[in-house]
Amino acid sequence: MSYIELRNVSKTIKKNPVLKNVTLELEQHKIYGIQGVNGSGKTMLLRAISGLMRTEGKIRIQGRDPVTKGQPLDIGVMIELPGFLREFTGKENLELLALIQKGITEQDIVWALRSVGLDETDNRRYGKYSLGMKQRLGIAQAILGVPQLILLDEPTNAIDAGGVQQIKELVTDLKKQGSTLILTSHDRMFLEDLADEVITMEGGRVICRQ
Ligand SMILES: Nc1ncnc2c1ncn2[C@@H]1O[C@H](COP(=O)(O)OP(=O)(O)OP(=O)(O)O)[C@@H](O)[C@H]1O
Repeated sequence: MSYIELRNVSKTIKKNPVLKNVTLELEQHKIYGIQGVNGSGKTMLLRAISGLMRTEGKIRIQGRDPVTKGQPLDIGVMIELPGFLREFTGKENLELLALIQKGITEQDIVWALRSVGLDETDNRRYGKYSLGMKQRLGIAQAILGVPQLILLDEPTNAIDAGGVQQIKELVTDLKKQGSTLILTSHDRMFLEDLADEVITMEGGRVICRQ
């Protein structure tokens, strides 16, 4: 059994087919990159895998449907910027999330912040963060507690070159720690450097894996 299995997954939003018969099998402990032009369906694919969106067809993660209730799957997700509280610091925002996520320690929070290049002693409120800092905090919440599966939509589009290098090292480290990662990006070089496999999407379909 594959770690992640999609069979004929399709989704139509307002008469617009955004995923068309996607069939994919993905293995555990790998880094997958998803590339494609604007509107090709990369974000929709991540939404489908995360269980945030219902689809036609079948999706299984370790044999389980990500949408059905029951024991939650251990997934960290950053799709667009999460709704952090503007009046809280980055660390306070993560502490708030830790209240609803089992087993997250202070040490986990500090590790996640430092891993994305944020300083846990920085007293600035989230509302004052630059776009790049917001994106870094978005990644920090997705990697909190090192989930088994981590889905990152365009994790580096607002991050400077030094930050991109840091995110590459982080992603490699997360794989070493046992996570499976699926990342989307417009930056083909970024994905080719990092991913075990690059999946190309076009018009809601997977057209190439290499
Ligand atoms: N809320 C929505 N309602 C209707 N259609 C949508 C919605 N969000 C996205 N779409 C459509 O779904 C299709 C796939 O969009 P998706 O965001 O997955 O593309 P993408 O490959 O991630 O693009 P980008 O590179 O711009 O992020 C597009 O045709 C888009 O117009």
